[in-house]
Amino acid sequence: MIFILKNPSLGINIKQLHFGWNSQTPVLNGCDLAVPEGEFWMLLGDNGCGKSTLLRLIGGILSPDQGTIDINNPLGFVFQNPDHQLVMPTVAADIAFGLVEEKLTLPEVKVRVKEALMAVNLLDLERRPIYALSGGQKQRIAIAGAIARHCKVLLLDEPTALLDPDTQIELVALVQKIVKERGITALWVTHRLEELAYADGYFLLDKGKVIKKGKPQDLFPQLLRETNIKDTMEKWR
Ligand SMILES: Nc1ncnc2c1ncn2[C@@H]1O[C@H](COP(=O)(O)OP(=O)(O)OP(=O)(O)O)[C@@H](O)[C@H]1O
Repeated sequence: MIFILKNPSLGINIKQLHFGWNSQTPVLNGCDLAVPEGEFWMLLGDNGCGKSTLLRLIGGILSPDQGTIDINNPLGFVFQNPDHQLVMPTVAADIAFGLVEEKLTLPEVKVRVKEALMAVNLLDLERRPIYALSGGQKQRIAIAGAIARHCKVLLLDEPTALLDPDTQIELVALVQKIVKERGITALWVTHRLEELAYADGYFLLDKGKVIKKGKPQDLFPQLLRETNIKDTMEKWR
């Protein structure tokens, strides 16, 4: 696997990726996917088609059997359930914990923590215990951790799956604003089609490959109103 970006206009560039949990059942089967630098794209597909696996391969959590993954570094990862990600007792400590490998001075760490909390509009929660945060606030802190590390690529695996509809839309709008302001390349896995309105583009994953990609505005307006990904995908095929 090569982690050097050969095409600087792409923030993420994946070529001919193959991966299987075992040799009989490949999850990814020659998957190509490229996200232009500074753009916010979404990854769609049926349950179990391999979206999370693909994100984990891009994030270096898994290694592919074949193929290349070129990405801008550093990268940030936001999981579906923030309780699997936030490990320290307070907000500031959790964000600072992600900076331990950066060899920053204590004043520099404090500046990074404040800067990241301002980006997610939670500066007043700096000293709050993690257990006393709402689900939406926890997801913002997970995002703040990536911002504090000045990530160039942000991978988000169904970050709104556990949120109510209002908090869901607030989060996707916030991520759109953050990635545009900071030139971050972002890939967001979702089943919720209304979130597509905030994206620059989408990929549809099926049988181990991206079978369709495009701009959300190219989709028929009725598709954006639908919530059943299966029905929608039948129409796209
Ligand atoms: N740790 C694992 N060990 C073995 N098989 C796994 C593991 N994790 C996922 N799989 C299998 O890999 C396939 C792809 O799973 P993955 O979670 O990537 O799909 P997904 O598209 O993200 O699904 P969903 O939309 O339901 O979250 C599924 O068949 C799943 O059962």
